[in-house]
Amino acid sequence: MQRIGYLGPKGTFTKMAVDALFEKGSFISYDSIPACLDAVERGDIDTGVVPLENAIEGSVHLTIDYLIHQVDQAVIAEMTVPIKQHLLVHPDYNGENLTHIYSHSHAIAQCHQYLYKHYPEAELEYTASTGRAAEVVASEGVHVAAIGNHLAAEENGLKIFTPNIHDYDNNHTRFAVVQKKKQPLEVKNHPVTTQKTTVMVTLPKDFVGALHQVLAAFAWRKMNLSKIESRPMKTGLGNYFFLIDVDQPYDEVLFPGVKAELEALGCTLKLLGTYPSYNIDIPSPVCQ
Ligand SMILES: O=C(O)C(=O)Cc1ccccc1
Repeated sequence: MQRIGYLGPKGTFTKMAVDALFEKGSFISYDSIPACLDAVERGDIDTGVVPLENAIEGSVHLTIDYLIHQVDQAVIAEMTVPIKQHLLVHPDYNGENLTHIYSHSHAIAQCHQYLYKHYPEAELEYTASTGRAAEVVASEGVHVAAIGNHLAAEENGLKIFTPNIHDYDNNHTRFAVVQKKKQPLEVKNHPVTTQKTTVMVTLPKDFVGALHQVLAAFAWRKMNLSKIESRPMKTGLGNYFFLIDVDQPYDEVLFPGVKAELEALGCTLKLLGTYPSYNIDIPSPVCQ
């Protein structure tokens, strides 16, 4: 049975995504994104699942930076799922003043306007996951709340006090499925939405039109890009690398062609994965 690790504890969005994607496996919860990726690196687990990007808040930098700088793993699948954030309270809560609201930084950011309007006095407390925030509320009592999903409420015996508090409706998150040693995935029967390839490009130095030339290598081959993001190399101010998602599977002609062209300019190109992308609808039991 494959060992599949995920950002836990129970009731996280990552766990919801794992339940929706995998047919079977032995599922192991980790308290943080680095802990999950380190477990993949050590071989304690075969597969890791971590959040990658949110439609409202953007990339999960901790995941991207850890994959680039700390571990050597390939993205072997990704899934996009809808995200509904709810305000979760202790079962004994009866309208008491809320002094602290706990959640993952992305969940808090997805509800900023709501929190500003309704709970301007509450201290916002960041936790490693929404599931962890729900655990804190279960143990701390009626003066605190968490932002999380219906599963976190169920798993921790909390009440949904206000459903759907995210500021924008079309809220989705992409999750990355990563492995160190490639093994087949046993996924449910979801249609593959698209095949993608992610590459990391570093530039030799800042020269006129450098990024234009990088993009041109993909453009004239008619390779569609669905995302480009720059992140610090962590070697000095102004040193950045680019992460580029290409909307097609790796092949032995176009990608080596791009690599050779970019290397001639002094760039380096590293393949981070070529993988199926699943769009999974998880119906919410909580009314809009
Ligand atoms: O904290 C969680 O539940 C996660 O899985 C990370 C996350 C946080 C907010 C939106 C989507 C995923």
